[in-house]
Amino acid sequence: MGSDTDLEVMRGAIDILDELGVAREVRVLSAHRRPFDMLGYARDAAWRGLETIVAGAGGAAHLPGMLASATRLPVIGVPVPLRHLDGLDSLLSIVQMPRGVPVATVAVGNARNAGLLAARILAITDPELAERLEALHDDMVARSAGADERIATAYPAPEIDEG
Ligand SMILES: Nc1c(C(=O)O)ncn1[C@@H]1O[C@H](COP(=O)(O)O)[C@@H](O)[C@H]1O
Repeated sequence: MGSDTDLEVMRGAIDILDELGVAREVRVLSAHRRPFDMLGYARDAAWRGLETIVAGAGGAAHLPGMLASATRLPVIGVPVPLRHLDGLDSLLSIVQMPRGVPVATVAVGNARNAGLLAARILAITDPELAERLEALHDDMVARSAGADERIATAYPAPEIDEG
């Protein structure tokens, strides 16, 4: 993440990766504040054994794109919403990458989806992780179906006379 002030949002990615048992590291790196450290991190990432990078930043959010410029690993960008502009600035900074330097961008503030997407990428070659992801998905489907039943019961539809 670009700053420790992003942690509250980025915790969404950390938590889901921990829940799924995915090994991860959590770092503060900034293209603006520590460009050389950031580039070194990106350059060494694949060699160190990392397989996917989730990068969250707010405002002029250049971190995900700059990481993607210096590594072949997939980079998933999380637009962190700040007090001004509600994250639209972060979103546009991350999503509008030039051809040749892809960054997969999730919704504003949705670090959980970034963690899930990273896990899906890793699950391509990890059948046990794939199973845990499927269980999580089944759980979400069951909760949605339960919500449907509760709401439909609370607001019963009128009988439809089909005659
Ligand atoms: N967007 C970037 C980058 C970068 O893109 O390199 N570095 C820090 N930041 C962002 O600045 C915001 C404010 O940071 P501070 O709260 O530390 O001032 C954070 O959301 C951070 O991600």
